[in-house]
Amino acid sequence: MAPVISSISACAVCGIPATLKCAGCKNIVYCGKDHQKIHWRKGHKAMCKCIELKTDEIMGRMLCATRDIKQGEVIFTEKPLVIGPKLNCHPMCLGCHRFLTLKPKERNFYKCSRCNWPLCGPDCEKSQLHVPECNLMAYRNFKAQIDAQVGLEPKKEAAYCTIVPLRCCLLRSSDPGSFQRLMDLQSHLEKRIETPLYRVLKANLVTFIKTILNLDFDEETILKIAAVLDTNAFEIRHQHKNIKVRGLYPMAAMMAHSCVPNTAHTFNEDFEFVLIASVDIPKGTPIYTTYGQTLQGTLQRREHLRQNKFFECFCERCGDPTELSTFAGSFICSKCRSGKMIPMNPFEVAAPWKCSTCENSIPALQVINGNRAMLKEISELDQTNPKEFEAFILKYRDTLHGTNTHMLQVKYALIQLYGNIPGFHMSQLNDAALIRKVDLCRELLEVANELEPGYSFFRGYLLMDLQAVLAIQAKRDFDSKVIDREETLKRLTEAQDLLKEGVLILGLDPSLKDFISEKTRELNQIMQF
Ligand SMILES: C[S@@+](CC[C@H](N)C(=O)[O-])C[C@H]1O[C@@H](n2cnc3c(N)ncnc32)[C@H](O)[C@@H]1O
Repeated sequence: MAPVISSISACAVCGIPATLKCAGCKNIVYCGKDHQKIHWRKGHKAMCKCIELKTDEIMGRMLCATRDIKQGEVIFTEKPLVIGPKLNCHPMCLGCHRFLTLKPKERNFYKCSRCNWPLCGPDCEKSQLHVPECNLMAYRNFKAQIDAQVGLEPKKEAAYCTIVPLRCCLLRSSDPGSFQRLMDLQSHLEKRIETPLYRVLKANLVTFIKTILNLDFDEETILKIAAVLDTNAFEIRHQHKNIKVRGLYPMAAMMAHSCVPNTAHTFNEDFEFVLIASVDIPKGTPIYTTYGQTLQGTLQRREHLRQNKFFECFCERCGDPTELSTFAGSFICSKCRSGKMIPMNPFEVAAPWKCSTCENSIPALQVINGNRAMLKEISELDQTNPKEFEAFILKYRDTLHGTNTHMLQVKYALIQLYGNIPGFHMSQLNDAALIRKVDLCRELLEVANELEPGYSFFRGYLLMDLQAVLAIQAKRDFDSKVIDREETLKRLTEAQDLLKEGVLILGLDPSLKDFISEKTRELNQIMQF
């Protein structure tokens, strides 16, 4: 079906360019009130809002479908309450949020003439995102001290941790309603307050807001704001603009977590949150996003959720020792060499692990330590050298099966390296490397089909990678007379089908328009063999 997002700038009735948004779902636009009324009577009334807020005993507030939602439908779009730098980030412009780099011959970043924070240039001094905080900092004579290091890679600056909480504090007077919505969000402050991070925030963030800027906020409110952000904020990436920030979206923040989500989300050019149904969602079903990383095994995902979001996940994947038949958290039994080790109780960290085939069993600590060692080894691999990743796979092929989490992470890294880095661009890959990339994409797609099914961006990118390499392989085999015209056409048709599905998924993210056009153009060119 056609993704609804494509209709965002055209009247839903007559198709002419339009800007009047439906106030209910904010997904449809009209050229005027008349067409809005017609559309409402024609059925939009039943389609408009498809979610409602409910409260669950375990998950707390959550969103649920009020009607059947179709795969690919935009569930809602939402403006951010606040956006800005992540806790500890590389120097970025506080006006447009692009990361900053020195141009040739420059010795330092452009600095705001009033508060001295690094910016892109004079235009960003006037950005509405920066002006309120700049006014306050200038009034209090605060000058930021962030400098570029000539000839060195930029380093992360902890001072950025103050900006988003400050923007939240400023909402109290500029937009009290939004400030209240923010303060009503879940924070887990009572647990966060005991952590080392919050001891640091107590020292630097609270001092900055209360003492340096002299704002009338007590320590608990400032730390609660930080905790609300840590519990609810989303990471926003606009790779094409070199932007990575965090943003708070009160409605999106209501989504519960599942390790097998039924939605995917993206952010448009205005940093609006766009939520898409990645699969059909039946009426009454909770709307799930994922707070974790799909390729991690259950032990790691549950640990992440416990440490960062303070809950135990009881989703279908977490409860299944085989992780929906992917065996992502398992490894090969060292006794029988054919079975896979699975947890006897995946909800219990300390529960022993046993072989799926023989009687072998081992303590949980052995698994935890083994995972730790693997993660350390992977983090030490040269991120630009596929040979090191291939060597890892070879080294552990008798211990880790193909869909073990560490193998999956390494294979995913290889997919991104082959075809994309100097020395390994598509045209430089030999036939064996092309075959390798095809196999890796197919393997990862099989896993993605189970763990992030449907219209997930994970699947979308894999489909795009696979079609590109299949097309190049077919063209090369045709040129060297390994296959005839008919076989070439057959293979290119497969690539075309994969591209079509990839475009359908990635097309839901407007910022990927150029990427999609480029991939489509490349395949069309090869199709003219
Ligand atoms: C972003 S908030 C979601 C909204 C939250 N339920 C509320 O009432 O404000 C994240 C928090 O919701 C709860 N939560 C979300 N998904 C959950 C799940 N699958 N199981 C248990 N708690 C969950 C946890 O407390 C988590 O830290």
